[in-house]
Amino acid sequence: MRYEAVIGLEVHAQMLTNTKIFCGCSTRFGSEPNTQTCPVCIGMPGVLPVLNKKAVEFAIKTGIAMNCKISTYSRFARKNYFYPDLPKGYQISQYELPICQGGYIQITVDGITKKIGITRIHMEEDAGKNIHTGGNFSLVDLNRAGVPLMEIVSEPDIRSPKEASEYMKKLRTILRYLGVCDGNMEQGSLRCDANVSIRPVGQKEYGTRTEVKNINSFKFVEKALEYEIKRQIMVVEQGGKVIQETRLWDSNKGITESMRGKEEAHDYRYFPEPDLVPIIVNPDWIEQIRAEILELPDVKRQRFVSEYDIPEYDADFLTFERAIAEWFECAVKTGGQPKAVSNWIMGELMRMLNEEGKSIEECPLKPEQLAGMLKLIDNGTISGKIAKTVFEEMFKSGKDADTIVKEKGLVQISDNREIENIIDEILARNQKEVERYRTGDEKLMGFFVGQVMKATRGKANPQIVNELLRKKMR
Ligand SMILES: Nc1ncnc2c1ncn2[C@@H]1O[C@H](COP(=O)(O)OP(=O)(O)OP(=O)(O)O)[C@@H](O)[C@H]1O
Ligand SMILES: [Mg+2]
Ligand SMILES: [Mg+2]
Repeated sequence: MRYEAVIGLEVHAQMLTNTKIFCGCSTRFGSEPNTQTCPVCIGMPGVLPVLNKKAVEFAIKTGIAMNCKISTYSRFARKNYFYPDLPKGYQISQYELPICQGGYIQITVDGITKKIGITRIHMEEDAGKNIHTGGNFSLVDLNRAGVPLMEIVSEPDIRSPKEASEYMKKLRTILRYLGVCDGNMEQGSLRCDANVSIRPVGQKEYGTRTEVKNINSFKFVEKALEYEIKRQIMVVEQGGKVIQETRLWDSNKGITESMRGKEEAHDYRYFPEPDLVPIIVNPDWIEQIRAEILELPDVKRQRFVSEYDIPEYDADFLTFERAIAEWFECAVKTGGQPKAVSNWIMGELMRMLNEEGKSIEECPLKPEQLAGMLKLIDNGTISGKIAKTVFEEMFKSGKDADTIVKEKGLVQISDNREIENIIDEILARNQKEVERYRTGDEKLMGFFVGQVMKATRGKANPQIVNELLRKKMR
């Protein structure tokens, strides 16, 4: 029997507001435990929540970018459960009336583009964080309690682990373009619960789903789902039934383990939050937010292909992060040839950034500096090979290509006489190799070119070297 997987993701995204969703405490990450708390977010009795308008704006912005219908009337609900990181005993969330509904985002896998439906986007408050000491007690840090979250719930439209990770990547890219979430999965500002079931190929009805929690990287989205799909198939093939349960992904063991079954599932007893009035959104405000949204990745990608005539692959890479796309466009606007700029970004720039552990935002090299260096290649001042040295030096010193080329004497040797002299010397020293070349061992051309380059410390114009060598060894 052949099976197919059915997958739906619930993604929690921490919003990049300065303050929490229902109080004025800071949302900054990494502070001393419990220093960013107040009676509201630690759930003292009698306190009242006040909604952060910025959080609503961010949720609406996200909804628009993901093609959702924005509710002009929505409301908060209480989701009741007990856990030490939730001092109130309930989480303020949205339930039957979320702020956004019915959207989609596009993903491309193996050249095929498809839409993944977004069921809903709702706002809620984050819980605190339990820190397990390994001893016989645990600690609770409530700095995170009350940080605004969006929960973005997808339709069960995803059909493979690869599609799931592409969906996550696209979602993160959009959130980062909008500036509503930093998308840092390691620090937990973007988290994913993966729901998955299997069914025989051709069957319409969905199978029973399990929900896998504790997934904190794109790689683990794929790994956890691959494991879980295999496990479910095995259960069914052995005559068993998949049971609805929550499972935990253990990245060390590479497996999922049962956390709680349906019987232990929470009954949240949702009811409308009595301490907050319904959220009534003025349609003018929605339009104002829509107008503020800058070009989104899909549109940018298409424009890069048509406007700059670069391959889809390049456009994909360049638009994955808005800051990279902007860096690219700036280098092109200051004179760089688009495909050349793209090659240098995807190659040397990424290599240097990785090496120094820097993000594009921290890149010491300015786009116009790359454009300046490309001019020197185009007008023959430096060779493409020397350019790599110049690039590295620009990156490290912050100096312009012109200056580096002058200071280090890296100007390309394009003078025929000078190169000829060097070639003559090399040919005289390697008589045997010259003979072998003349009797048909053409591979030796590379050896001679290498010798000339070595003698000129890479500065000889490779085209002229090739021409002259061929002429002299005929
Ligand atoms: N049979 C199925 N197989 C795979 N995924 C499914 C199936 N049925 C539903 N899903 C997906 O499961 C997810 C359900 O998320 P939702 O937030 O609606 O409910 P929940 O998990 O019950 O609630 P909670 O937010 O408390 O975890 C959705 O992404 C949906 O697409
Ligand atoms: Mg959910
Ligand atoms: Mg769930």
